[in-house]
Amino acid sequence: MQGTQQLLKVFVTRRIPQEGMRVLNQSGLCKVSLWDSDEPIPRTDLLQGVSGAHGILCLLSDRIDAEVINAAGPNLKVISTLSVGFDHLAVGEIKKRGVRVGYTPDVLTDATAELTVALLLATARRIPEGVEEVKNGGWSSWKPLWLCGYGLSGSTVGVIGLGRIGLAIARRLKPFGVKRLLYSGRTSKPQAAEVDGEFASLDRLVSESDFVVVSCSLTPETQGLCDKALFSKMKKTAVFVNTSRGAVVNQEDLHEALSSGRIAAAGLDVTTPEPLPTDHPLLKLKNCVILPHIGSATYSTRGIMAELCANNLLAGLTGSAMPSELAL
Ligand SMILES: O=CC(=O)O
Repeated sequence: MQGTQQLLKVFVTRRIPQEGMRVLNQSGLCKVSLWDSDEPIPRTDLLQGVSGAHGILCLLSDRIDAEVINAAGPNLKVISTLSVGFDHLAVGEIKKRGVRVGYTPDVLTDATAELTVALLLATARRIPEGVEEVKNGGWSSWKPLWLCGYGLSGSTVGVIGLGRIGLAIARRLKPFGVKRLLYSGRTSKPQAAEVDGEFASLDRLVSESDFVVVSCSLTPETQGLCDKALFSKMKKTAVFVNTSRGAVVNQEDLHEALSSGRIAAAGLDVTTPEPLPTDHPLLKLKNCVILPHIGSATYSTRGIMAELCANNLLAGLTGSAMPSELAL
């Protein structure tokens, strides 16, 4: 049994599922300090909390930059994020200091793909609008021309970024009768064969697709990728869906495209900023369905993510192989 002195200091920036806390507490390796709240830690508390930490377990809403790494100091060995996305981490700075990074790919792929399909269908078939009409008395009768939307059968779907999640989305959409599946990205992918995916330029993808689904990671190349120029090439009947990161989309341009009827509708699980202010213009549009970044939010997925995240952290503390280490 190690004495308290030798225990390594771990800082956890938010309440996480108990599966993760159990792994940390039962390891006998670390002394865990927790920001014991469901709400984000204020920056000053974060900087204070990480001081002297050997490991930091963080979320996608925590910006981990040079300031945080400096505040942690020379003990810091590992940062483990409870997310597959890592655009909130200053990887250059982290690498320079020889700190290792763990993340949670694969385990959230199915949940996120499922949510994307739900959002696509909700947006295309105007489900939130329909629910609202039932509640507010707008449902006067069965009407042939009322609340019509767009169906997947016979359609062309374009997936921007056919990575793990993009492929899982494509796999789920195909059985709805999708006729053509286009995808864009840096390179063509052999695994696209499984969904009869056709590699296409971004321009071709957006001009030929009935549904445009964004599933790429946020990088300097993809920041603001979906802008006025891109929306102007889409079909007027196109349904746009984004479950990756809000900053891939220029929201002003999206608002313009939606309010002018340039495209039919959009479903977003991610926005800039998050949360989106409740008076944001996008929230006034009936043809825009916005969710609060819940792609991976199933009980079991979040539990498995927390466990993986904790195991990544422990491996980083002990200098052993991580279950999921980010190559820096
Ligand atoms: O957006 C969710 C994640 O990156 O895990």
